[in-house]
Amino acid sequence: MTHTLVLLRHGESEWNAKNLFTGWVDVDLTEKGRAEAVRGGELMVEAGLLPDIVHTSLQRRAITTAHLSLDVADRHWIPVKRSWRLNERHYGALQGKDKKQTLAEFGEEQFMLWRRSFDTPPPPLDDSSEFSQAGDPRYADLGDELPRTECLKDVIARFLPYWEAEIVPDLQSGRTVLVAAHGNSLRALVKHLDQISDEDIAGLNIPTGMPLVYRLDEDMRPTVAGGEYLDPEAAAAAAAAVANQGR
Ligand SMILES: O=C(O)[C@H](O)COP(=O)(O)O
Repeated sequence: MTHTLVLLRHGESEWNAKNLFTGWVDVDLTEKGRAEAVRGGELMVEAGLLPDIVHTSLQRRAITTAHLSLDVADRHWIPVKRSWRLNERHYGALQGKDKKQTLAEFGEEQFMLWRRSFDTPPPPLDDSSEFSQAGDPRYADLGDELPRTECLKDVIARFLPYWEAEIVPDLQSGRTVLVAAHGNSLRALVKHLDQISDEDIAGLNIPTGMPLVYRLDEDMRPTVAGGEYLDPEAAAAAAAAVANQGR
């Protein structure tokens, strides 16, 4: 028996459109992003993929994407679980900064280290910043665990406990699971699923609004490495655009 997992990065956000580092800043979708979410739902219906449960981050761009895609699939009524552990990577002091300006100011090597390295986080964000989540009631339970910056290694460390405790049991119960999350939190999960090296993960980018389907075996290993995008041509073009953000 295989288990069906659908990964869906949120549709284009307002700060994706402005080319700003977003992280934990809770921005909304653009009209294009809303349309991407609807299209994602249509693709799931066309593929006969009807999620039985959905997991989202605590950020509205993922929550809204989940709702819009499920509404199209007439699955808006399924159970939902939400966790900060699915949030986008915290981008530290880069939150709110323009990607192009950051590249120009710090150069290619530093830009890529902060954006795509495995274990080099950006500088921490001060709690006094307008882009800080300190004091945000949805993270009250985190206390001192509230991140002020994260690298991908940090995201993996906080995502995998949720994957094992919440998502895997849903898959093992035979449910089709939708995970509506973010570019880097999904990169963290894909790295784990496909056993991608710390070096090779730098080259993986996940496009907005495009369902990525994994059929997993009893050991939760992909039967097809890298999963399968429901619209592979569009996904490849969009992933290349993500890679070139800032240029
Ligand atoms: O948080 C952000 O800025 C984006 O959603 C992801 O950005 P990245 O693709 O530059 O990591």
